[in-house]
Order: sequence, then structure tokens, then C-alpha cells
Amino acid sequence: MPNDQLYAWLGHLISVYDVTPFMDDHPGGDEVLLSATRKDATNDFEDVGHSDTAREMMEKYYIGEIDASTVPLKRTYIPPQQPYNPDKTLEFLIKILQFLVPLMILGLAFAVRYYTKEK
Ligand code: HEM
Repeated sequence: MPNDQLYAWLGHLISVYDVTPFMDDHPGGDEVLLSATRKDATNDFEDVGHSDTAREMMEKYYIGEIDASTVPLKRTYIPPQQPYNPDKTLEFLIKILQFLVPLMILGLAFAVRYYTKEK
């Protein structure tokens, strides 16, 4: 099953929509759309309570029907193209700062108090 295609199960027939050109324009964002591809997206689509306008728009992306009996029941796992490896440096820096900044303020307060103390 190609990547950006939406499948909606209707009885034994599956309607297929290619949402690739719609990704940037989808009011609900591209992430939800992408997460609903390559599987039965009927519930995802219905749960949002899409308007009639949305349903009409959907027809623009309709590319055909496939017979459900020809679709393998078990989905093969396709690993992400790039391993998810976010850079943790910024997160670490923020944690350190969260600890250091209050200490620095406290130190500054003591320093000000010490140097402004009347002799
Ligand atoms: C080709 C298929 C789709 C079309 C044409 C479409 C179209 C739209 C449109 C026009 C809206 C604006 C609100 C409305 O008029 O209902 C919308 C909102 C939204 N859509 Fe879709 N959509 C599609 C598929 C999906 C799928 C599969 C999901 C999966 C969860 C989804 C999730 C959402 C969400 C979360 C919103 C925002 C709702 C809100 O903020 O109130 N959509 N979509």
C-alpha cells in the first residue's frame, strides 16, 4: 500500500484516497492525516465529525476501490525511514539552567545583601 493513501472500509470494498496533494491544506494538519494512512481510516475520519464540505472535498482525492479480500489481514511493519533520534542537548541544557538560574539569583541576593550591609 503506498504511503499517503487513505483507506475507508465500506463493506467488502475499500475506497482509496490519495491525500498527498492535500497534506499541506488539511485544516486538521498533516500529522493526523498521515497517521490515518495505510490503514482503515473510517473511524478516524468519522470521529472528528467532518462537515459535508469535507466529505465533498474528499471526493477530489478518491482514486478507486479495492476488494478487501485481496488485502493481507496482517500488516507488515515498515520501519520509519529515518530512525527517530532527537537531539537531547537542548533538553539537557534547559534542565541544567532550571537548576542553576534559581541558585544564581539566590547567590546574587546574598551578594547584594552582603555588600550593601551597613558597617
Ligand atoms: C481526504 C480526507 C479528508 C478530508 C478531505 C478532510 C477535510 C477536512 C476539513 C475540510 C476540515 C475542516 C473542518 C470541516 O469542514 O469538517 C478538517 C478538519 C479536521 N480533520 Fe480532516 N479531512 C480528511 C481526513 C481526515 C482524517 C483521516 C483525519 C484523522 C484523524 C482528519 C482529522 C481532522 C481534524 C483533527 C480536523 C480538525 C477538526 C477541528 O479542529 O475541529 N481528517 N478536515
